[in-house]
Amino acid sequence: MSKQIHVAVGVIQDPHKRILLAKRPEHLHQGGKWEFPGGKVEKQETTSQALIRELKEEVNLDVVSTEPLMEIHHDYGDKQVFLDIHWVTHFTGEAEGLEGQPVQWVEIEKLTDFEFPEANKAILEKILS
Ligand SMILES: Nc1nc2c([nH]c(=O)n2[C@H]2C[C@H](O)[C@@H](COP(=O)(O)OP(=O)(O)OP(=O)(O)O)O2)c(=O)[nH]1
Ligand SMILES: [Mg+2]
Repeated sequence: MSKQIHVAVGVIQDPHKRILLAKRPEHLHQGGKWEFPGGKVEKQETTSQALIRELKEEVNLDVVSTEPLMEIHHDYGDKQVFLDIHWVTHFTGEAEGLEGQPVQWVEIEKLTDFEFPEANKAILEKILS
């Protein structure tokens, strides 16, 4: 039995209420789909530390404050993930895809135009509700 991957995920909202999406590189698990930036929580790290580190590494944003949004357990068959999802309500900096990935600020009503990993359905429902 393989163990769950603990992932810190940020739903980052700008002052215009738009949400930041990043495109996962094709060669990765769930590649080519759009995601909320984030990544694996490393040993000895809290979720909040991981979120701060990942958002700096991936999209060059400095997190100022966050609020818990939801937790999702999902089994992709090849991988089991535990998504620990937080609203990022305050941040500084300009978003850029530091790993060469496309990033886009998207209005909430337009989120349904994007293809997300299966586990994200529940996140979308929550944001749209
Ligand atoms: N960041 C993020 N990951 C998601 C989302 N939805 C979803 O199913 N995942 C899954 C895909 C991956 O299996 C896992 C994230 O792992 P990852 O490979 O991106 O982790 P990472 O950024 O730390 O990258 P690395 O260690 O491989 O360099 O979570 C989402 O909205 N955002
Ligand atoms: Mg990542």
